[in-house]
Amino acid sequence: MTPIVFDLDGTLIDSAPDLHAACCKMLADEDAPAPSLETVISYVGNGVPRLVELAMRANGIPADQHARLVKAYMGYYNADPATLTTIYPNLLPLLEALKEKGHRLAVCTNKPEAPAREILRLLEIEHFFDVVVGGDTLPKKKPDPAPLLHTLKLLGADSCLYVGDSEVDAETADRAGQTMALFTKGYRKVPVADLPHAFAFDDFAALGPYIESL
Ligand SMILES: O=C(O)COP(=O)(O)O
Ligand SMILES: [Mg+2]
Repeated sequence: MTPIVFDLDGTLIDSAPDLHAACCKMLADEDAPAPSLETVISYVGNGVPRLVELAMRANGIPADQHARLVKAYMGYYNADPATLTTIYPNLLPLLEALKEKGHRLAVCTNKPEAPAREILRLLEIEHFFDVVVGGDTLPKKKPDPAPLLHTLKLLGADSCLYVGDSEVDAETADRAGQTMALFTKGYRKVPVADLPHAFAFDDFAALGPYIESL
């Protein structure tokens, strides 16, 4: 049974409203204006340090403040990581069906591991996943292939289907030599056709039949 590894933000969960809220609180403390939700979505994908860096740059905040603002952002996000966050439609029945069929499931995200695990717990889906690898689990983040290869190692598997929403995920799967399924309703910044993928879908109801066909 092929293990199925999922990205988190923009794939399993629509987390942007909580990421946006934490970013607005961090910027308000610096007397900077609140960015739009779309702007914050454009900062998502390469982990927290990059999100904070992009928000600082957009507001002319000096780069030497980065470590302090990463701490401030994480303080706000970790204090309230899932209030505005939702699971994508038709995902729950898919996770249940995959488990039932004997697939092992995992999460490989650039979100730090602690809030990733906490969000899975708060949304009551943590029991589906045998392994959770976050953006700070290893020294390297996606699109380096190391986190996905580490996830496979922890699963005791050689290969998987990686399900993600972004250019970061498609590059990660490609560099790790794994099959990519691209969820097109997440936080992708480039056209679907520009990304290496074996399958693209806009509704989790369509992913089950594809997995069956593997
Ligand atoms: O933390 C991010 O920037 C993105 O997280 P993801 O890897 O779950 O999409
Ligand atoms: Mg994502």
